[in-house]
Amino acid sequence: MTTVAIFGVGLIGGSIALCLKGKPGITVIGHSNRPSQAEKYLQRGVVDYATTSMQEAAEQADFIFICVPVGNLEEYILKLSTIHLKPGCIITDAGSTKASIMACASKLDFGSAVFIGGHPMAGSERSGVEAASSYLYENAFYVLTPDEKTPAEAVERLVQLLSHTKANIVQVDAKEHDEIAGAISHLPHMIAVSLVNQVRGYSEQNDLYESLAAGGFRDITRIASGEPNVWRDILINNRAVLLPLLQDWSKETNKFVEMLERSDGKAIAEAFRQAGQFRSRMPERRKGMIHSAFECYVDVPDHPGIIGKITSELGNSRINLSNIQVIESREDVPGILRLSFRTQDYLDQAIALLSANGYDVHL
Ligand SMILES: NC(=O)c1ccc[n+]([C@@H]2O[C@H](COP(=O)([O-])OP(=O)(O)OC[C@H]3O[C@@H](n4cnc5c(N)ncnc54)[C@H](O)[C@@H]3O)[C@@H](O)[C@H]2O)c1
Ligand SMILES: O=C(O)C(=O)C[C@]1(C(=O)O)C=C[C@@H](O)C=C1
Repeated sequence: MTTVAIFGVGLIGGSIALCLKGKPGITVIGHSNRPSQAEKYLQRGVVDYATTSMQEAAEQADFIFICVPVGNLEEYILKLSTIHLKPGCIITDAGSTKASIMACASKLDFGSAVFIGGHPMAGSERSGVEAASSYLYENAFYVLTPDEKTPAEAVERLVQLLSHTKANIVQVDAKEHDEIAGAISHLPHMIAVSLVNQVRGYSEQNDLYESLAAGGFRDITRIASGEPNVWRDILINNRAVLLPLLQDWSKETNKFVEMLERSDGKAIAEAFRQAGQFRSRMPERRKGMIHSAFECYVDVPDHPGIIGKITSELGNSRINLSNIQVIESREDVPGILRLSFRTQDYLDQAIALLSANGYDVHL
């Protein structure tokens, strides 16, 4: 029997719990300091057992996942180093930064237990156990940051357990991870928040800003709704990486200032061309990169009941939708539906079915 203890069963910890719970030979214990939270984990069926005692959860565990905000990770591994853990227990975390937790762990003595840093490169702007999903990590990258002292056998055991997430496990140096995550995750979150706050300022004078904001604004700002304390901790922790990145960002936006001052249409078009080319090289439909789900777009004629018709057609063929969104819906203008699915297989089946039924489907 393998016992997995999860500290902090929120979006990330809850999704790990859902990937593991019910798998043969695996028992999942959820821990929260707050009794009401522990009770909620059980009620939602995310864990097999829940406890408010860190010691009780840790002592029985073969694997420990610490999934609390980055600012609390160190206090957790410090406490774990004082608990008598099972021989060979593997401790890992899910924090969005890796260098500081690896440095902290390397100074601690866990007996025969081993710490291996981890970071699933998938998430959402939502938070809490309510947002957890067993599909979150499917096809995403999942970074592990063992160092030269980490036994290969321990890494292998963690990789095996994580195979239940259906993520692609990769090993990356912790410092390199933080530099890359800074550019592809932390900087975009700061940009999204600044942009929303800039427009929020204008909208105080004129309600139309909110009303007219459409797909472009929505697509670039979704992540501005991330959990404030989680993001506070990530940005502060990775500030040494982020400060130079913000300077580079300022240089990038200044290029636009200069191109606009010169009315340099050729340079603007070239900037879009280069960006589009790089972006199209990124693997499509892989979680954690361009698409956050398996999605397609369907042009829908402006007929009453058309959405119900499409969902019924999918339902009748047992193709499960995970989300549906009307992107354009104006009188006399055909609309666009964004359909999301949990797996590539459902997406492929939906495209085949809807195309055969005469709909225009795009990826
Ligand atoms: N949100 C994402 O997209 C994402 C993606 C990958 C990794 N991560 C990392 O995963 C970790 C968890 O993030 P999340 O998105 O699941 O957040 P969340 O808010 O959904 O869950 C956080 C969990 O930690 C607990 N918690 C909150 N504050 C705490 C505190 N002060 N002490 C102890 N427990 C506390 C909460 O009760 C909850 O169970 C963070 O380290 C984050 O950097 C987040
Ligand atoms: O998809 C999202 O909403 C995310 O914010 C996920 C995301 C990111 O891509 O920036 C956020 C934080 C992580 O540590 C890893 C992934």
